[in-house]
Amino acid sequence: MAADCWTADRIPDLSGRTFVVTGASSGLGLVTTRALVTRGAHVVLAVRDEEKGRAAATSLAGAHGAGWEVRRLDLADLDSVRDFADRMHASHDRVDVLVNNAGTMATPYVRTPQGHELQFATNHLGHFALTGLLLDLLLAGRDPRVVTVTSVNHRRAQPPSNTARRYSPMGVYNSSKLANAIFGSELHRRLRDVGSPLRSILAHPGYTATNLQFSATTAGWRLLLGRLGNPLLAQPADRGALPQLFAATDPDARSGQLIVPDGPGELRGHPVTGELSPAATDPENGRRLWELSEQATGVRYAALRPSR
Ligand SMILES: NC(=O)c1ccc[n+]([C@@H]2O[C@H](COP(=O)([O-])OP(=O)(O)OC[C@H]3O[C@@H](n4cnc5c(N)ncnc54)[C@H](O)[C@@H]3O)[C@@H](O)[C@H]2O)c1
Repeated sequence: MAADCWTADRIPDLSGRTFVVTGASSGLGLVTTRALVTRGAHVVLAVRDEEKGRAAATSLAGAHGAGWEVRRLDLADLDSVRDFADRMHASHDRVDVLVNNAGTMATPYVRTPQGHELQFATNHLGHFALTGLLLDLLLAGRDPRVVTVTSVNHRRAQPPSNTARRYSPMGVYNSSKLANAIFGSELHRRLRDVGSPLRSILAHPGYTATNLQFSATTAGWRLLLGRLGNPLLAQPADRGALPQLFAATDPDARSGQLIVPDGPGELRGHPVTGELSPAATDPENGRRLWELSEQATGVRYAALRPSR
């Protein structure tokens, strides 16, 4: 890939193609949506809060393109994920690219309606269920891809688990990002094993100033860090979105890769291939997480036979 100069101007024409972007009403998801719409894509903004989603969509009004639609999706509630997938099946006969972007970080301990821990449920289980429920639409897509947004934090994480242990808000966030990385790698292996053209690609944005650092309950040193660190150290969202845009649109993005920014400290750089941790690519971790996720969500990827 021409890593030295890839910017959003290099996104090919996306006319006639349908993208689903989760968490599209703010931060990296909104910038990603704007760039895709500008290149002619039809984007489904999959958002937890439809009012915020519609407000975000009005900010796209100046972008040229085929358009967008706003649909409710609460990844922390598996009923909402099923409802979203049912409505997508009723209105679309294919999805070309799914961008699993939404995320939440360092929240207090909260259980979802189905009894799962909130960060693991939102960042991983909801996306696992969504991808599985949209799989047939993706398999009917043109140059189909699943892009899952992880973080370099996955490298310092404990393997994800759905069982209770001492709750560390940041530790559980890191584990959920490792779950994203394990999921993307395992999905790649399972797709490869059945000879599917669907690509599973991972992306890490680099430290980017968004709402992620400020949940409703962020307080103390973490709030201070966000207030000081974001303006001083973080990159703007239009740079942070480049790895996921590259993964979602560039012909050179390969299944199983992690795309990261190449600048110092992985900031302000152009997209290049990054390194996944051994835990992320370990097939045994992949098998275990897959089983756990199937049990927790009730979603089975019928089109993919187990890789082992
Ligand atoms: N900003 C960074 O420095 C950074 C670094 C590494 C990885 N990431 C990842 O980038 C992704 C995007 O985050 P961002 O930085 O744009 O933050 P953000 O807070 O601006 O955006 C996250 C989006 O996810 C949505 N979301 C949260 N919970 C949801 C739920 N239950 N259902 C549906 N949507 C939900 C939010 O509404 C929001 O639109 C996340 O996966 C995050 O982990 C961000």
